[in-house]
Amino acid sequence: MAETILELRNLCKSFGALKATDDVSLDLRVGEIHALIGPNGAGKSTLIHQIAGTLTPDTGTIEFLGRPISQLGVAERARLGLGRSFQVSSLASEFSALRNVMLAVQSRQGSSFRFFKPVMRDRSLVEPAMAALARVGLKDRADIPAAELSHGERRQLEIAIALALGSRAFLLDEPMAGMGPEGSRQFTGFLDALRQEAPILLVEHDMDAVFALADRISVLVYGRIIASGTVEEIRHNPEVRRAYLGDPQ
Ligand SMILES: Nc1ncnc2c1ncn2[C@@H]1O[C@H](COP(=O)(O)OP(=O)(O)OP(=O)(O)O)[C@@H](O)[C@H]1O
Repeated sequence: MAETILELRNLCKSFGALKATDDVSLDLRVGEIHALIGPNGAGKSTLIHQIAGTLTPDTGTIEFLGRPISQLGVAERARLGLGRSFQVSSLASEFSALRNVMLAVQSRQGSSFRFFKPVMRDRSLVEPAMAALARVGLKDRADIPAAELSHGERRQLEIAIALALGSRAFLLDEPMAGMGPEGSRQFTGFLDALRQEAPILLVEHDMDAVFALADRISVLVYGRIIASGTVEEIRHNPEVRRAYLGDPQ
């Protein structure tokens, strides 16, 4: 079985009387896309926030790369390699795609004293930044300002930045939101390849994308995982069909 990179065990989180996360256990393995689906208000975002560190679970444990991370802050988790979701865009829109990634490489190298060297000719920044752009398929778009990239390309650029910062796994909360059908189709192809770079825990309402991409799916309803399995297992699970996929019976 593939190596587990992220593991949640018996996670619980309540808001007053509401159990938004109710004894959730799941894992993410190297090379896979694990999709988290469920109706509105099921607790998907609440779960992602607890993994990213913006919410603290009441009980339960989260391990990343074999290390307990529940007590760590957002920045520390990111430093360990937990890639952020798209809640806040970190792009400098007037800078080129390349320059955006170079800023990330520079911050990772921790070197800000470069007064004597024109930044855009600094090979120690340009080469790793170009490599990260190539990993997300944006090598040919390196000179385009971030503001002129398509919605999907900006997300690819954010992922290139995360890879340049050392991300080992991605938490993606509705990455297709706001994309048209063509954009979603292209981005689906992109995510399909991205799983080889780093595994993805994917929250997504676009069921075509989820069924096309997921190695495993977990279904959350009222904070609980009611089923977990392959696409075929989830498609044919009667409880899932009743609770989420709109089976009339
Ligand atoms: N900070 C909060 N305080 C109180 N209740 C909250 C808070 N955040 C979320 N909730 C509640 O927790 C439940 C789960 O919300 P959450 O946003 O995690 O669901 P979701 O599955 O991501 O929904 P959607 O698919 O609509 O994004 C909802 O009933 C929501 O109203």
